[in-house]
Amino acid sequence: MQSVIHAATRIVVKVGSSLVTNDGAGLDHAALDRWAGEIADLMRRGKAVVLVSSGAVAEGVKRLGWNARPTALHEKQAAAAVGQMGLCQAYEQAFSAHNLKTAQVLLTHEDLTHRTRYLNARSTLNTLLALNVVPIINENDTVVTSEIRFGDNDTLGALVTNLIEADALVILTDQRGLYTADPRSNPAAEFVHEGQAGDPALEAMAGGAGSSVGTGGMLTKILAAKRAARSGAATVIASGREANVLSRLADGESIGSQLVATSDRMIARKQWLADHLRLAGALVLDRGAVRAVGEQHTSLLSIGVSEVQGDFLRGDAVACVDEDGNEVARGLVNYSSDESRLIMRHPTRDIEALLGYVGEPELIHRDNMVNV
Ligand SMILES: Nc1ncnc2c1ncn2[C@@H]1O[C@H](COP(=O)(O)OP(=O)(O)O)[C@@H](O)[C@H]1O
Ligand SMILES: N[C@@H](CCC(=O)OP(=O)(O)O)C(=O)O
Repeated sequence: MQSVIHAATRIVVKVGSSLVTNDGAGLDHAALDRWAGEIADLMRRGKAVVLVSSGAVAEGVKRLGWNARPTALHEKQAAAAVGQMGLCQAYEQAFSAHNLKTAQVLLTHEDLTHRTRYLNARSTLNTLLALNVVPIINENDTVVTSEIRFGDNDTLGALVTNLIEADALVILTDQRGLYTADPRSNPAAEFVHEGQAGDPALEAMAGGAGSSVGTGGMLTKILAAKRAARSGAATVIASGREANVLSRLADGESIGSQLVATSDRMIARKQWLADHLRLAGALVLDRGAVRAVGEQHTSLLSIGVSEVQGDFLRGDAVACVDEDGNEVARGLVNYSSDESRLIMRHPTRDIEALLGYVGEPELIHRDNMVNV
């Protein structure tokens, strides 16, 4: 079995508290340096990578000289605020050794459920990736209440995977991957190499909460795989202590537990697009384009667009409507509304002369489009 990471071009890597802080002993700089080197390697191979890192609370606890992770929310928030400083500095330093810039992105649940904030988070992350900057994401612990906490970063990793439509989520933890039972308490537990995300049998294996340093345990990782699969992404759960784990996964080596999406990736991705993306504008299609997109399921080219409605950015979701306003399809547009207005009614070969550059040849690629 070849690792899905080999073919993946957009990857979310999540590292848990126990790894980042060496089981609560303080930031594990050597580990951070290793992951930075491996992520730089993935980027050299043309893969875009977002890092979701836990460890703020654990590092804050260490810096404040407390001897245990607090239970009161306000104390966790204070610890996270202290620890996040160290986390950021450490990543900035680790990536600068590879001439890479990092960006701190702190998200809350509301940021990913509120439409405008969701689109803002999405375009900020897409812009950072286009700039070759490594986004380092954590929960914005300072402002969340207990009811709206992600609480564990496995869930946050999955939501970010959906948000940027990554192909894969890699969850690095302190175990080799998923076992049939918690290997800490059950030495007979067997390793699970492959499974289907969303399979209820996996949830039964995952048992209860995790370590005293991390929060989620294996269950949140299994549920994260299920959530990531909704936008068609596969999840790999592997040990962050395994040498060259990310580079070897990118080579195709089968390491850790690979949980694949059950439905066809393209169908899952299209379904997710249809459910989750609110529309930022519309493209009016001429009759030929309505036929091509609606019946032959082709990509939408600029020549078939007769009008552009609304203001949108590259990557936003827009409706494709016929001249009577009936929606034929929706999808993620490759050009902004201003650019689309300039290139509409023109063939693809004119794009470069009209805009001064050419991004993608199609206005909406068929993989990013769903018929309605
Ligand atoms: N079936 C299982 N397979 C592997 N680990 C499991 C399983 N069930 C529970 N666990 C526990 O989950 C822990 C990892 O979760 P956690 O401590 O929250 O890590 P992280 O900080 O990486 O998110 C493991 O150390 C292990 O004890
Ligand atoms: N936002 C928190 C992460 C919560 C947490 O512990 O997550 P995890 O270790 O992934 O189970 C922090 O940075 O400490």
